[in-house]
Amino acid sequence: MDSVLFTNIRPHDLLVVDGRIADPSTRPENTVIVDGGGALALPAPVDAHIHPDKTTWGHTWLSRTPASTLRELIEGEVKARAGMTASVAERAGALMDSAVARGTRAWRAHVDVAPEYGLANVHGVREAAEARRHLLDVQIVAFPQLGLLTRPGTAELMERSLGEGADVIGGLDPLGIDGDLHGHLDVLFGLAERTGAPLDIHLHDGGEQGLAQVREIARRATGTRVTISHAFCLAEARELDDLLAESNVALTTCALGADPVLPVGPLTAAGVLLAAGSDGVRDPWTPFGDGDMIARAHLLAYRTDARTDEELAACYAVAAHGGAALLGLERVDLKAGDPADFVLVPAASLAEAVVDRPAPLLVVRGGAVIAREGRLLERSPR
Ligand SMILES: Nc1ccnc(=O)[nH]1
Repeated sequence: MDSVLFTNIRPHDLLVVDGRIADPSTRPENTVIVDGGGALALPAPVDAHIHPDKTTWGHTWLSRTPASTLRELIEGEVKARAGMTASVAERAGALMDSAVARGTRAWRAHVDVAPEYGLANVHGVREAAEARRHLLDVQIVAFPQLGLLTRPGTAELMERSLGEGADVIGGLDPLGIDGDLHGHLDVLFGLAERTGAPLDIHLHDGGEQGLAQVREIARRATGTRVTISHAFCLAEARELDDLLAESNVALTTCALGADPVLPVGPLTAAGVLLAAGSDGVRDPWTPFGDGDMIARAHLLAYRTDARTDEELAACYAVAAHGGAALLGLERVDLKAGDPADFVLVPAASLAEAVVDRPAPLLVVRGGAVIAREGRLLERSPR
């Protein structure tokens, strides 16, 4: 039996037996003791929306050109990618290492699929993830960034990607990009029904046009688990909250710059499943981001004007519990039986951690210490 006691930590010591938190009164012989230096244990967070095939993380700085519309961003990216010299696996892998050292336990990665790229981006991200299976769980969404109906061949590639490293079928603004709500959703839900894969649809479209699409997605999402990512149209409009809570639809938000952010309090109170993510990190779309989900919980709190300890904690819960639920991972509450996936941070309380966004002193995955003071440890033979 593999047994480790993390002691001198708050809110209480954690005994880990064979990768799970165990009842501390049953400590096996030969338990290894790790001193946590008085730090606070938190469930490891989940990045439920990141674009690792686009990142330049760990490689040459990219200077961005002005872009004011989604189309300009998409077109600028196609050009910028052509100049990237490091491979997808190298760039995505560098970002994975950094995110893991900052405590992230799992990713849902949106990865571009298009006739121009074939499945190279999916293969690259999967290769990086395979090399880090002991560090991070990675789900890949086959994402039609350049359009679905408007880029013939994309749907076929997305279906093929499911056998080659992808797990989820993506979508993108059925009206705003493809100009055909029912045509776009027919393809996505058709793929989901045939393959059993869940859906995750980017929806930037705002206002009534956005809300009409949310209604139609919720109406169709009976047998299929669907995530709507960004859902800017729901930032201010609360009239669909009950519908969403009763549906098979979850939401992700990224709390980016000037983009609308989904309100944590009202959505959580209504019972809507909400998770958070980094979105693009240091890529042709944005110079910002770092894959740190403790810092993302801070941005979510800042953008939603959190003040009370409860409001600050709720933002961390979106990153940790919302993300775990969205990815279908076990929830970590630091109680006996839970997976031993946690971080130890130098903070007096969860609220203080969300405000201070400290680098974890230790990152623990399945009971093994995998990072210390913001740095990955060399892989230890087990
Ligand atoms: N926020 C976004 C990042 C990347 N691609 C998108 O379509 N949207």
